Amino acid sequence: MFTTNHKLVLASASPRRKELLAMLALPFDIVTSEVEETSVQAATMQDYVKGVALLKTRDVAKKVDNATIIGADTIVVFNNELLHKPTTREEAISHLTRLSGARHAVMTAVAIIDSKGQETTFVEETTVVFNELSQELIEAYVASGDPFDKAGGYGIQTAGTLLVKRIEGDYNNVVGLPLAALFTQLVALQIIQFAKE
Ligand SMILES: Cc1cn([C@H]2C[C@H](O)[C@@H](COP(=O)(O)OP(=O)(O)OP(=O)(O)O)O2)c(=O)[nH]c1=O
Repeated sequence: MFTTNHKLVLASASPRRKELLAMLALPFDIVTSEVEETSVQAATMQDYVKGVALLKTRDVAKKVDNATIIGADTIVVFNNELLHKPTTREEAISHLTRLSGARHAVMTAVAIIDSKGQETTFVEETTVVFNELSQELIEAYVASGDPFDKAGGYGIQTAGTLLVKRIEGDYNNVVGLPLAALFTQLVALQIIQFAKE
C-alpha cells in the first residue's frame, strides 16, 4: 500500500506501539531510549508530553545515523493532574477511584526526527469516560496486574476496557500511538508515499 525510501526507527519499548506501527506494513527497527522522563518542565500538559516524546526521540536519534526516528509518549490527565503509571497497588486503586464515573484526557505526543535532524511534533487528545466502578471491580482489576505498565493505571485494549463507558477521539491514541495522525504527518513530510501499481 505504501513505500518509503527512509530507514524507519521506532524509539519505543512498548509492544503496543510496535503492533500499531506495523499496521503500515513498512519495515522498521526498534531502538529504545534510556532518558529520565520526569526531567521535563513545561507550562502545559501538551508541552510536557511533547517534551517527553522529543527527549526520547532525540536520545535515539543520537544513536542512529541516516534514519527517521519516531517516538511517542502517552499521559493520562484528570482535573489537570497527571496520573502516572502506578507503582503500588494503593496508587493503582487511587487512580481508578478518581477516574470512576468521570471523564479524563489521554494525550499522546509523537515526535518525528528525520535523517537531517528536522523535528516535527504533534499531540493527539482523546477523551475517555469511565463507568461508575465498584470497589470490587477496581480491586479485582488491580489484582490482575494489568495497571502497572500503563499511564492512568488501565489498558483500554485489555481488561481495562470493562471500565470504559465511551471515548471521543482516536482509540489507538489511548493505546499509545495515534496511527492515523502519524500516517498523515509522514505523508505530508514525504517520508512515506502511496505505492504505485
Ligand atoms: C491509557 C492507556 C495507556 N496505555 C499505555 C501506553 C503506553 O505504553 C503507556 C504509557 O507510557 P509511555 O511512557 O508513553 O510509554 P512506554 O514506557 O510504555 O514505552 P516507551 O517509552 O518505550 O515508548 O501506557 C495503554 O496501553 N492503554 C491505555 O488504555
